[in-house]
Amino acid sequence: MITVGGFNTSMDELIELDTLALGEVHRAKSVTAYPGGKGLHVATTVAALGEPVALVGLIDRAYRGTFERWLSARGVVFHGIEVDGAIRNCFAIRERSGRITEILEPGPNVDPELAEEMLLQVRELAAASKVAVLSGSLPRGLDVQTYARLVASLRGPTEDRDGADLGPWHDTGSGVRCLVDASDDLLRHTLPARPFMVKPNREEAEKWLGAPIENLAAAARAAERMAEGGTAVVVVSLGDEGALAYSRGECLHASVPIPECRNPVGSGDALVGGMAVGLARDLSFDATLRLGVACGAANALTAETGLFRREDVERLFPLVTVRRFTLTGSGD
Ligand SMILES: O=P(O)(O)OC[C@@]1(O)O[C@H](CO)[C@@H](O)[C@@H]1O
Repeated sequence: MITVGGFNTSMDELIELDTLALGEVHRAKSVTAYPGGKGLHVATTVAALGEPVALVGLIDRAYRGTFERWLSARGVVFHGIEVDGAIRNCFAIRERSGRITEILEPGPNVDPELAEEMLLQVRELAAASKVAVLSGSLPRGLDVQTYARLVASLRGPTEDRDGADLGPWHDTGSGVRCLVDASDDLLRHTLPARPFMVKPNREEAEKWLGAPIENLAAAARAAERMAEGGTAVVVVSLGDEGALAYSRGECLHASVPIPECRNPVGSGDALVGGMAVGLARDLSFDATLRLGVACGAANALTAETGLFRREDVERLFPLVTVRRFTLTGSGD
């Protein structure tokens, strides 16, 4: 099983407009709402690929039924921790040109008992899982060390041997491998806990680095630096340029062309979900990245946020180009 901590669930709204102009009044052409949040997308990706998955996240009274039906129809076991008040909305505004602007609410206030209940639930489920994913921002009330503490408590002895040989890509040790998708301070505070994998996107990696990432060589160097603290795998997602993955001295770049990018929101989550499945199935580094990139690309093919067709993943998987990338910048 794969456990996903996707605490800051959201009701995502996709708003279609002709053109967005700052300071103007806009009338939407259409508005579509979907259960969302990074962790929720990771969980639906994992389920779509046929692996058992449990999602732990906030829910409110108004949306509990909607989320439970949506997730159970997609094969996700949802452990919704009920918060007083409302979960957040996240807005993606799509213009006729295809440009997307996102506005993300911070999420509700969670009191310490509820936060503890959520973390306990993740620990219990993760204890029976090979892989745990912690994904997205935290609702208010969960402090910035939350992921670091969870990672430290879930990590097994193999990866605890400081600086020792961490073994090959598929060496699981006895602990749960944690994949983290976080940004800004949350990413910064989680890295010292040495999660198995982190997946920043280009902008998040740039912020962490404090410098622009203008090409693949720069992405590779950023990934290598991010791994220096002991994270086994760093994947930098690069939008339509695919993803760059670094693991223990080895660097791969994977990409796949798609005919039309309809909605890229959630593609990073699909990439993480695909890679979590690759890890749970003990696939090679190459095949795991290939699966992640195929899922991310399949997500961009559909208009809905965070949804893809499994047949698209199956069609794209063999079309993904994976090439070894040296840190001096040349591929082979
Ligand atoms: O605030 P976070 O958790 O970083 O991101 C939230 C979010 O942008 O992530 C998903 C797309 O990746 C959307 O469902 C959601 O709106």
